[in-house]
Amino acid sequence: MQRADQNALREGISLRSLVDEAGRAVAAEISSRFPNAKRVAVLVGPGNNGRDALVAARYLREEKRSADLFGTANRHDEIAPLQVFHGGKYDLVLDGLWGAGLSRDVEGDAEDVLRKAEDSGRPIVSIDIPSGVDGGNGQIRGYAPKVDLTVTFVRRKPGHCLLPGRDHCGTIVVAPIGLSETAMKEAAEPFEPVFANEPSLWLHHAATPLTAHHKYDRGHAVVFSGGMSRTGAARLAALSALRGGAGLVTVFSPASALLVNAQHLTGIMLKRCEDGDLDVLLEDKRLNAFVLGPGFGIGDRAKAMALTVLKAGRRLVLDADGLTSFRDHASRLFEAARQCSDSEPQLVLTPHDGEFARLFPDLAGDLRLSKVDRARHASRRSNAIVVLKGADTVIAAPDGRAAINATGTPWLATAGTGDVLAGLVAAQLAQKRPSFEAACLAVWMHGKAAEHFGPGLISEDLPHCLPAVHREIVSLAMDNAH
Ligand SMILES: NC(=O)C1=CN([C@@H]2O[C@H](COP(=O)(O)OP(=O)(O)OC[C@H]3O[C@@H](n4cnc5c(N)ncnc54)[C@H](OP(=O)(O)O)[C@@H]3O)[C@@H](O)[C@H]2O)[C@@H](O)CC1
Ligand SMILES: Nc1ncnc2c1ncn2[C@@H]1O[C@H](COP(=O)(O)OP(=O)(O)O)[C@@H](O)[C@H]1O
Ligand SMILES: [K+]
Repeated sequence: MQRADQNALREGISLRSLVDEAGRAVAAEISSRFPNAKRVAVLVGPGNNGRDALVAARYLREEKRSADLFGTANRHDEIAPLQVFHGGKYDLVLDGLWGAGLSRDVEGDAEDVLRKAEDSGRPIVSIDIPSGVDGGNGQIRGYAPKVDLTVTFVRRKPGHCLLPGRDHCGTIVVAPIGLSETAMKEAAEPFEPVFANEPSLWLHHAATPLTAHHKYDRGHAVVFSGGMSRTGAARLAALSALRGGAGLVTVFSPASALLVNAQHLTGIMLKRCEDGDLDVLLEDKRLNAFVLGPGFGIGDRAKAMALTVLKAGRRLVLDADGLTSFRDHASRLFEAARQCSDSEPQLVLTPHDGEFARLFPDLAGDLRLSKVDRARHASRRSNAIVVLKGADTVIAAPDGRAAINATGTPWLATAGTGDVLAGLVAAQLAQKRPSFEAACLAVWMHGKAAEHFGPGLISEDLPHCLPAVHREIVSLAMDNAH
């Protein structure tokens, strides 16, 4: 915060005017979203979050609403002690206790008053972030209420995007308040910005096919199939790669599984790939993005094939069994990724927490690290894009960029949806999008596909929802162009 102030001052903006803008923006949101909230209780903290609250109270009063102040510190005669707050008397509670400066657990009178506010059933609006949520990592420090609306400034912080914090914020509104992205970026994360995974991150890399394009312009993705009784996962990934936009998709299958794969594939091609065949198959340079792992089986064969693909300079999504196969040989994988990556990482790892712990046990076990920290450290170490999955999937690049995803529904917690994601990432890599943006786009699309389907989703449904997601992207791109 201090750094934000200094940057703001350097840009010729005073702290006073920032606080004024912040408070005004909060009051404006309350006016437009809660027009009938005539009696407002304002919780005022000891720092700038509390200052924002005092300004908001002033603006609310100008609109003929009452604003009673309750606070932790005696900064103002009019502020009553927190203990006398009674939620039932008010139409709305404005939470301005702590924001970016939260430095220890919320307890005592502050915890009591936040609980009372929540129990009153009245809407709660938080300034910057619900008091008690750590803006840096989304963890709850002691106690934090679940609020209806959070008005934050300039852009979302990690605590708004990561769980459990995200679940406490309600609707999030970002108010500009006249502070530049640069000043804010330097203030919050001086070297390594964290983004919400929103279209502005990748829309300029999400071009749809041009009139003159043929299928090879859209890339040729390959998915490795497992043995005879384990072929479904590869076909899910392959269908998703084709629906995701790759021009061609081929399943590489062991001889024993050719028949079963052939019975289920139509638009997707099939090739035999036994251990000795891969080098020859890789002579076709148009095969440019591979998926290895879904249903593949754990062991030396997975390792050898993954390393061969990387050595041939192809882009590889390593998922599921592919990740687990490197449990005791992670450094070999990371070194291969280093050698084949030039400016762009060629390898994308898509672990869930369990798979992550197999490749990065020290990072998984370090409780001081946020999910963003874990993904970032892992990405640097592995020279790969890391997609650390979950309801708040984090995508990280070796250069320090990180994005937190918010699309999707809990219905994604069903078998096979990770296989679909792996295929979707490969589709974006096959279309030659930059690796970080490709992964961010795929994760966003995956979540959107789930949202389009709604309740009752199983993994097979996801690829069929992708055309609707493509339409959404086309429409976003058109809006952006105007
Ligand atoms: N970024 C920007 O550009 C802009 C930011 N703005 C606003 O500024 C806010 C950040 O302000 P801030 O830095 O003053 O911190 P804030 O959250 O008010 O709290 C610090 C105070 O709380 C205390 N304290 C901490 N934890 C505690 C606990 N658990 N229990 C009890 N006390 C605790 C802490 O005490 P200390 O640790 O120093 O002993 C200190 O006194 C930000 O969220 C946004 O609303 C806008 O105005 C405009 C532009
Ligand atoms: N509760 C949830 N909310 C949103 N997305 C989820 C949730 N649970 C899982 N997902 C997503 O579903 C996918 C599950 O992948 P994974 O665990 O690899 O499953 P599988 O191995 O069965 O394919 C990931 O993309 C993950 O981010
Ligand atoms: K707050």
